[in-house]
Amino acid sequence: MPLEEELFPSTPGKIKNQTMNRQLHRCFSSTSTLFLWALFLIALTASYLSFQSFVDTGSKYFTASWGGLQWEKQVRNSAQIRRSSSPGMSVLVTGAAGFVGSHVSLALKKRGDGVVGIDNFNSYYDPSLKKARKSMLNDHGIFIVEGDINDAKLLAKLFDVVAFTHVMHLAAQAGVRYAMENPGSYVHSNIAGLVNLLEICKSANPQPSIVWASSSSVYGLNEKVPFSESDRTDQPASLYAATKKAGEEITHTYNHIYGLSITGLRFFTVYGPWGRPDMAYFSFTRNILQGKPITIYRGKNRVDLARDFTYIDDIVKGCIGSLDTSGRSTGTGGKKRGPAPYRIFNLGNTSPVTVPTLVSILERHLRRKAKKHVIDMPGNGDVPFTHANISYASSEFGYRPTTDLQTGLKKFVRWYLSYYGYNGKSLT
Ligand SMILES: O=C(O)[C@H]1O[C@H](OP(=O)(O)OP(=O)(O)OC[C@H]2O[C@@H](n3ccc(=O)[nH]c3=O)[C@H](O)[C@@H]2O)[C@H](O)[C@@H](O)[C@@H]1O
Repeated sequence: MPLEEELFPSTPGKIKNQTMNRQLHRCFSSTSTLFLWALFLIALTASYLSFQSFVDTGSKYFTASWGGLQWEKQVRNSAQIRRSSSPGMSVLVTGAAGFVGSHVSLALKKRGDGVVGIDNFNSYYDPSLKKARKSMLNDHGIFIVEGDINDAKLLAKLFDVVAFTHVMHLAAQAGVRYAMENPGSYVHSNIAGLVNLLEICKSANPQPSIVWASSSSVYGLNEKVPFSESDRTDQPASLYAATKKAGEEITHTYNHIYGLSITGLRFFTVYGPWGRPDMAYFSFTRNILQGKPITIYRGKNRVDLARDFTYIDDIVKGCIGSLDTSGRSTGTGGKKRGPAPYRIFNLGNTSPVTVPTLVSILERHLRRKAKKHVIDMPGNGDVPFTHANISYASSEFGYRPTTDLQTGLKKFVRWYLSYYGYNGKSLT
């Protein structure tokens, strides 16, 4: 028999037992085989070690405890619709202990919709702020499950317990510049977590309608102003933006194949009470109060950077308007039965403000001068400006932002001082 035929038989199982015995004997007797065995042992040890590290990583994400009759009862109670005027919805809010998630959850609950939250309480920023948001939501009858959107068993269990009509997907790794420090966290939450959630939603019966947070950062290096939904979004400036853009493409495929109703919201630099400590307006406030310097980035040719800062209450109205008009998913048993809505909206303020102006507004509200350190914008994923065209959201659900930066920051500062006090020492 030719060697090639012996080693790579065209039909599996073609080698007779006798031939194999002869080969094995030859194998064990040669010195080169000893070397191969050594290699095999090393590979075995390496795979064991990497399996251990996988288990460690996995348990880091999925340590939360859930399940049991009492837990199911809490989930069901929280999801209960208490609205008499209209059918109402029961919404699974991911990232419910986050900035936007906590505000949207509260607004839904207040008008009688059922809300169940899920959040992994990671330490990207001070988890005690997330816990405080959670206890505020608990006081309003909203139950937040501690868990990760990558945990398929947990998500499947939640859909077993409640037939959610909608998912408000706000769990994500946020922050533009942090993507250079920890790229894996963006892949974990914004790509893998999103796909995991969509897999569960597509198989749920009935399928929920999904509204989720994309980002103004998808416009990247786009120079046409104001930014419209139809403008190009294929030039992201950061990995964060790239994962949000990928999310838009991924959700499109789930809409196309499985009939999931999908609405993506491009948020423009959202700010306000209970906000994110990693964002500029928040960290500037902390530093100004503590007498520490703040770094202000400046664009090319000494042009000030500008953002279409959008107040949280306006964003909440946009989220709820999107949920109310989302239309139904059409699939059952994981199969599409007809076309379902696929929409993308800008949710901005339509009125960009420069970063130095943001600082001077804060100085006025805080009655303190900032120690400004102005530097050229490092190549860290930032874009020079953002500016939303909101006519699509206006025509679809009457989105109209009503809070200017001056007013919104006043409300933020009032909250900040009541939460942290003047020196803000509890904030790390
Ligand atoms: O609109 C969005 O899509 C994004 O808005 C924000 O991102 P960003 O606009 O960069 O918000 P900040 O981090 O608060 O920065 C605001 C401005 O302040 C500038 N900045 C930031 C930090 C700093 O120390 N100094 C400084 O001048 C930035 O360059 C930027 O121009 C959020 O952090 C993102 O999660 C969100 O997706």
